[in-house]
Amino acid sequence: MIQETFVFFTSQWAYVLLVSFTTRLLYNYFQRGLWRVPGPFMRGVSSIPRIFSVYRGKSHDDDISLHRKYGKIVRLGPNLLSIADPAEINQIYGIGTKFIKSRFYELSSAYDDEGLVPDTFVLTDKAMHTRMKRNASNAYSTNGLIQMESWIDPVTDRLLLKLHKLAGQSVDISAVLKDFAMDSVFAVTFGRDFNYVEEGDVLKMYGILETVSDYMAIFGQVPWIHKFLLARPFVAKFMFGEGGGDKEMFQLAISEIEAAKKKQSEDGPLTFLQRLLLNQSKDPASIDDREIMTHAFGNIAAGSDTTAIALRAIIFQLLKHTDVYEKLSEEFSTLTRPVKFADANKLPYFAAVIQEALRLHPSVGMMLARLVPAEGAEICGHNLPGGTEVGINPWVLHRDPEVFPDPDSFRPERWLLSNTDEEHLRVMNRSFFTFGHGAHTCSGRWISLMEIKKIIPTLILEFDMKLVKEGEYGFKNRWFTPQHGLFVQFTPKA
Ligand code: HEM
Repeated sequence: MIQETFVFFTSQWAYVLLVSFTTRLLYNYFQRGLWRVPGPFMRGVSSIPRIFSVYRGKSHDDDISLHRKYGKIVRLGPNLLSIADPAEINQIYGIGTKFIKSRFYELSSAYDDEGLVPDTFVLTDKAMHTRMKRNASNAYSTNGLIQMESWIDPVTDRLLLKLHKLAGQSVDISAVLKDFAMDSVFAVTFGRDFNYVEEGDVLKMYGILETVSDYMAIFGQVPWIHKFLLARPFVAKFMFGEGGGDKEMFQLAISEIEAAKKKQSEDGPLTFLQRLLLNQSKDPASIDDREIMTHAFGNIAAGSDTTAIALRAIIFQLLKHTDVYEKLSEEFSTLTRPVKFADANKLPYFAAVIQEALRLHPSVGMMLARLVPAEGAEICGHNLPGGTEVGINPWVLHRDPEVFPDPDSFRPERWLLSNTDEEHLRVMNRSFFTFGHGAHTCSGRWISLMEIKKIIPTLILEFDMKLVKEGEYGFKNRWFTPQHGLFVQFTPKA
């Protein structure tokens, strides 16, 4: 009997394969009742259409179109649902939520000699995440910012010098801004930078960060595959060389920690690292060197590209909308050089311009994915079982016409109380997802905003800027959304 069955299956292998394959696809589609969630049929059947959409670098456009067609909840993959409803923000991301980060984030995990490095960006252990975030919170606080501000000024001076040398030419400032953001985040974190502004990518980090971002975006759609790829040390070694990508950066952070320990003092201006070392010396059990290294490394990995994208988005919109540029220049006339964050932070129109540019072009272009807790949850009227991957993509939520009427237009005024009533402004602010939401909200948001609020007025006070070759501006979405082709002509002011 067994032999007959074996002979039958081996002689009919093509049919067996077809039946198994079809059964698997049907299982994907109908699994755990998710077939009830609206979306294109093929998205429910297989992850391939989603992978293809991400690979093309236009998944945000596809997601926006799908939401316009299917509504506030859309099935993007067999177990992947995109949500675009401000009413669901609290349930998924709010403080105290039971939703945890999905396996998508595991693909950005880093490893050192002790194994997996505990990174707040990836952690699903809520108690550990809270503890790690609390122990670094004063370094990211307003008080910490005031201490760190002066570290950015020499970087700014070098940037200005460079732009003066390029005056009159048509310059693609995409790379220049990335170098500025890299030097700035190094400077506030370690109290020294590597002169990216003049020398370029001397530490050879751009390639690694870009590969990790591509890898996370594409393979994160099928995260089980990670354990066969970069999670294997020999694959990481093959891709990034002996150190596997992370090791050089960790080594750098460790040697900076050692150096900072030797000249520890409470006198300012304190760098991010010095602040954490002070925390450690006051309460040694609260934070160890490995965690300090992780925070420092996280700043460099999470804070350079993101800030550069934000700067490009703001400059592009300003140069495209000359009326806004002029209005903002007028507001800046109260500022003096070197521009102080505290002064720039008081300007309401500037805040509105930044918010509107970052609404239209968030630095993260894919959903901030979470897992529905074991007991399940009701989202947008659907009962979803535990383990379903759900998330809100800032690009999608920011294009919701109910929250942001005429969503594709750049209208900074919409963020001002003189134009929008208080209740609606509250909904808009809650739906502003560029920096995420809840416990995992961006730790470095204010570091980034400090850089932005210092450099944009500085450039406008120093130069007349003109957008050239507008058609060259574009970007590819691979988790981050880095633009290219931002050509600007700088003319020094008399
Ligand atoms: C415009 C600039 C920036 C943008 C748009 C941005 C965006 C984000 C977003 C959306 C998240 C949340 C991810 C999620 O929930 O899945 C995040 C997390 C994070 N960001 Fe940023 N970021 C920026 C700058 C920075 C800077 C300058 C730093 C550090 C100096 C930084 C450090 C972090 C860290 C450590 C996390 C993880 C927080 C956690 O999970 O608890 N970011 N960022």
